[in-house]
Amino acid sequence: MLSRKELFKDTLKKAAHAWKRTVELHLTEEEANLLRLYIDQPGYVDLHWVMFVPAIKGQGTEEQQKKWLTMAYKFQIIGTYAQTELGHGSNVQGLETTATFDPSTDEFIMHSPTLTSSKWWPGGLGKTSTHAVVYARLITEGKDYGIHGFIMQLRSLDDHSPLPGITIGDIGGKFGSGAYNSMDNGVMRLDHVRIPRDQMLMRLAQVTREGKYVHSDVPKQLLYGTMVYVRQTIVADASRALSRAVCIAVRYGAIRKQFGSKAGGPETQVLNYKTQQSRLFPFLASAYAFRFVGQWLKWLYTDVTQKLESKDFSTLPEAHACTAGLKSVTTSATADAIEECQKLCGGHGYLNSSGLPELFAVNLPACTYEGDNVVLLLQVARFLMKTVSQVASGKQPVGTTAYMGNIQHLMQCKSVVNTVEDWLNPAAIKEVFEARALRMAVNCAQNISKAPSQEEGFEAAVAHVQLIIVTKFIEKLQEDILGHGVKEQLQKLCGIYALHLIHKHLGDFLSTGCVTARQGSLANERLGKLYAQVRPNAVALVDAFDYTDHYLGSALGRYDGDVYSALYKEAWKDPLNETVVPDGYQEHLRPLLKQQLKLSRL
Ligand SMILES: CCCCCCC/C=C/C(=O)SCCNC(=O)CCNC(=O)[C@H](O)C(C)(C)COP(=O)(O)OP(=O)(O)OC[C@H]1O[C@@H](n2cnc3c(N)ncnc32)[C@H](O)[C@@H]1OP(=O)(O)O
Ligand SMILES: Cc1cc2nc3c(=O)[nH]c(=O)nc-3n(C[C@H](O)[C@H](O)[C@H](O)COP(=O)(O)OP(=O)(O)OC[C@H]3O[C@@H](n4cnc5c(N)ncnc54)[C@H](O)[C@@H]3O)c2cc1C
Repeated sequence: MLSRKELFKDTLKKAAHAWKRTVELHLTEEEANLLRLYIDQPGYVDLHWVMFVPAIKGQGTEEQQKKWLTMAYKFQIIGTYAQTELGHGSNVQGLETTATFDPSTDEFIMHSPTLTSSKWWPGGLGKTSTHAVVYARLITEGKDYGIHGFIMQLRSLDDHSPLPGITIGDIGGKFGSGAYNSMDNGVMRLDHVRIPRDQMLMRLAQVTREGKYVHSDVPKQLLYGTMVYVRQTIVADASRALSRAVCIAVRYGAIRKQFGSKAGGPETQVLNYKTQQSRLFPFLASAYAFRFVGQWLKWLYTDVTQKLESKDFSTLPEAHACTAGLKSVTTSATADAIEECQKLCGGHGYLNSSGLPELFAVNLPACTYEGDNVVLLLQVARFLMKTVSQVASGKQPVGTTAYMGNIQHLMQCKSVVNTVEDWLNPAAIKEVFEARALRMAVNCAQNISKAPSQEEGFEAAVAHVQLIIVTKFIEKLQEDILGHGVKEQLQKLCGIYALHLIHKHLGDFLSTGCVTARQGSLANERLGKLYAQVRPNAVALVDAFDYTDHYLGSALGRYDGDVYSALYKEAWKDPLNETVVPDGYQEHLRPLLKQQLKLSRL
């Protein structure tokens, strides 16, 4: 119910309190970073910890890190990540802001040459950040060396006013009433703003005092390293958001009753309807699947980072493909699922008090930020095409593409599934997912060689990413899992996750010859049985997420199930209910009613 200004101020207050607690409790950087999950409201702190600090860590020299991170860690400065412009977001190489080196003063001149070069979107830029890592085209000795990162001070540390030559503001209201409106996404224009040479982030490339451009012997893609880091964290965020929506819809489905026995007996819990289960339980399974794949991705990222530190860059392309692909598939599925959860809760799901509209509005932009999902899947396709061509020339693929090495078998195998029970076998499931992914990638590579088109590989990329998620779920089940019966429940969810994908993408599985129509219908039959088996434990499976009522913020998802009194209470909190007779009655309603009454008496 807060206005934009109040909401923004409320976020500032929460962030300041979180920082106070960080200091009092001596939290580590990782713990301080995690506080954003408890604030649970987009704000400048997200950009500071998740992008500004990692950008300096990844692209700054040791000296630069020492100087800037020391201040950033103490919040003496607040930073953001200013990459996107009004005219270009996806195409980073198309950015227009310039950083021209002036050897006479040993400075860079930062400039926005056109309207479309205005920085546009960076979180916290609008009203909060004092500093930013700004991405701009580096020009020295008359030559354009492409995009590089620069640290810029934007606002005075005394009175917060923008520094000379910098025009800065908020880009305006966003989707939904609350949601991302707590964040001051900003616009910024630079008019020949001078910064010292040592504010260019110089780990990947340097400009000497004389203006010579020198590139370090590291891959230039490390410039994109911050995005790889954030994409990895977004997968965990997606799993969290999805599990919140599913928790609300499952708990409410157990409380809500519609229609009953003909004899006037008790009505049926809507969660018992098969149609409800077939719409909802795949989301429950996906919430678990995304959590496990998110944990694995975090491990992969840590592993790649350690390798990079010892100058081993071999796993960088895979890290890029995995983070880009998983970010895309999980955020798209999550946004779609939250929207569907609203429908699964019927009319009440449309109320703000259900918590679902806010959850949807906050998570929807994850499909766009940190790389538009389609653009990122095309990057995965590019990686797959390269791998297919390497396999064709005899190179053994590794990591998540290792399955492609089994090309002889996977290109011609037929699924062994013959009964409904055969779909319980993880090996049988994995084989059809591998065969589908490989055949789609190979078909795509063949089509591209006939008529090159970047966009061909989109579906192949989705198939590959879904294979990763299914595989990581299966691998999780091979670990020791504590708790009586927990493993069995997870096995059912894993089956649901994989089989619902077969159901949804049956066209792919049939057209690539991985499964027959009969095997497809056996998979559906198995799926129906799994839904029935999961039903008795569905509420326990969402309780296991361990969300407090406060965190869920939903009248429908309450732990105690007292939904109707909560909805009733929430309704009375609406400002419209502050007065019995509404504002505007005297001006607009009364005259109208009176006039119509008069007319009717004539
Ligand atoms: C967590 C909660 C808080 C969230 C807050 C969220 C706030 C939001 C912040 C933002 O949105 S910041 C802005 C994010 N912007 C983007 O994500 C832009 C997306 N675009 C790109 O990343 C790139 O432009 C592109 C699409 C990858 C294309 O890059 P380029 O123009 O250089 O072309 P290519 O020829 O396709 O690539 C060249 C080469 O580089 C490899 N590569 C690309 N990206 C990476 C990477 N990140 N890491 C490693 N390698 C990368 C690519 O595969 C090519 O390799 P080769 O095939 O040539 O070997
Ligand atoms: C809430 C939010 C917060 C953000 N925070 C930041 C931030 O802090 N810092 C920052 O720098 N940026 C930020 N951004 C910007 C964000 O990174 C970009 O919006 C994003 O990268 C997408 O770029 P775009 O807007 O240019 O989309 P576009 O690329 O213009 O996309 C438009 C459409 O074109 C399609 N398309 C584009 N290229 C291709 C292609 N090659 N093939 C096929 N289809 C294509 C896309 O799929 C999409 O459907 C934020 C954005 C949002 C929404």
